[in-house]
Amino acid sequence: MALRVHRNWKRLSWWLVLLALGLLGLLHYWFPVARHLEVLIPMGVCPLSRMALLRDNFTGFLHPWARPNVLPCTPWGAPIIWDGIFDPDVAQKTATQQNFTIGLTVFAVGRYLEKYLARFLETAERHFMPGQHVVYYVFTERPAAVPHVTLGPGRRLRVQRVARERRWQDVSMGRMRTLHGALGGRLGREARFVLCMDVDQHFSDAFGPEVLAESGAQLHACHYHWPRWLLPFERDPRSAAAMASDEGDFYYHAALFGGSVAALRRLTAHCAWGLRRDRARGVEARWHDESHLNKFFWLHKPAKVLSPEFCWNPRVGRRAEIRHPRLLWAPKEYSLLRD
Ligand SMILES: CC(=O)N[C@H]1[C@@H](OP(=O)(O)OP(=O)(O)OC[C@H]2O[C@@H](n3ccc(=O)[nH]c3=O)[C@H](O)[C@@H]2O)O[C@H](CO)[C@H](O)[C@@H]1O
Ligand SMILES: [Mn+2]
Repeated sequence: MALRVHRNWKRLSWWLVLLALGLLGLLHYWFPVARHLEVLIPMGVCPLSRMALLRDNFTGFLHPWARPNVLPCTPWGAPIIWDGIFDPDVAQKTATQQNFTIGLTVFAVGRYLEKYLARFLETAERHFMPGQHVVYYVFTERPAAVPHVTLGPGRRLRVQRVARERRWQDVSMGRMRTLHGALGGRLGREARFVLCMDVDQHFSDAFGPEVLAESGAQLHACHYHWPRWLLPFERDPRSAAAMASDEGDFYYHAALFGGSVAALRRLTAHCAWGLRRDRARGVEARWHDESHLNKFFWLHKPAKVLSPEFCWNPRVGRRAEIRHPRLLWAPKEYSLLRD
């Protein structure tokens, strides 16, 4: 009798193990499938009258018809730049005629320096604004450890020391205040446009003046098909970054934003103020500086929006609408990088 109970119990536990493994397998299978189905959620439509007039400050008239399946404009009439709707040669020519310097800022604090900075700069030398005047601004607590990268003609690299914050969130958030200071100093004097980027990514294809605008925001690769109410904006009304459920246009990625010096001074001032007020109230927005950036772009609409091709997450997998990704996220290795 005891033996039979024991045998039945053994058989049952085997079934339970198999069932659990099966469920896990299904979950594993369905998660990517759900990611693929996401593309079926429409991004919205651009009215025909607006499509015909879609212009860009560097490339002139755009060709939204070349990409019939993507959203080429925002509700306020700004272009969303997708591969194929602009002519990179025209952008290049216009920028060359205007003869200005483009700033590219990047922070490499703590282990992020050894892990990412060399590849970021080396690939930028290959793909970022070729033929233009470029000044890189690297912010780090260890200027001596910045790798030596051979720069092309008309390209310079400046290193500025920053204090090392203890928490990675504070490093990330502290960027707004530091950038505000730099834009008010030498960076602001020598550059006409500035792009501000995360370091945990690398360039993979031509990244030219078509991205430049008075103010420019990047569609987040993981959220550009999601309905507004699902977007991960800050919802806690105590935070300066709070957005109501009926607010928000798109979810923008803080790994890349840019604009003129004046516009970026306003953006960084707004975000630094919000971050300071939150700290005084003892709250921290869900996605840190990115939440405040999203609030800013909700209040002050960007003049240009970049498609996810300009800052793509390869882990999302292949997508027909992502033709030539230009900047690729590095795999997240937080356990190695963050304390
Ligand atoms: C999908 C996702 O998870 N997004 C959030 C996450 O982005 P990320 O996971 O991309 O953040 P991150 O670790 O890349 O940090 C942002 C950037 O700050 C710099 N850095 C940061 C820490 C450090 O110790 N040293 C250093 O140099 C570096 O340039 C880095 O690229 O976190 C960010 C920082 O809060 C934002 O909130 C993002 O919304
Ligand atoms: Mn990052």
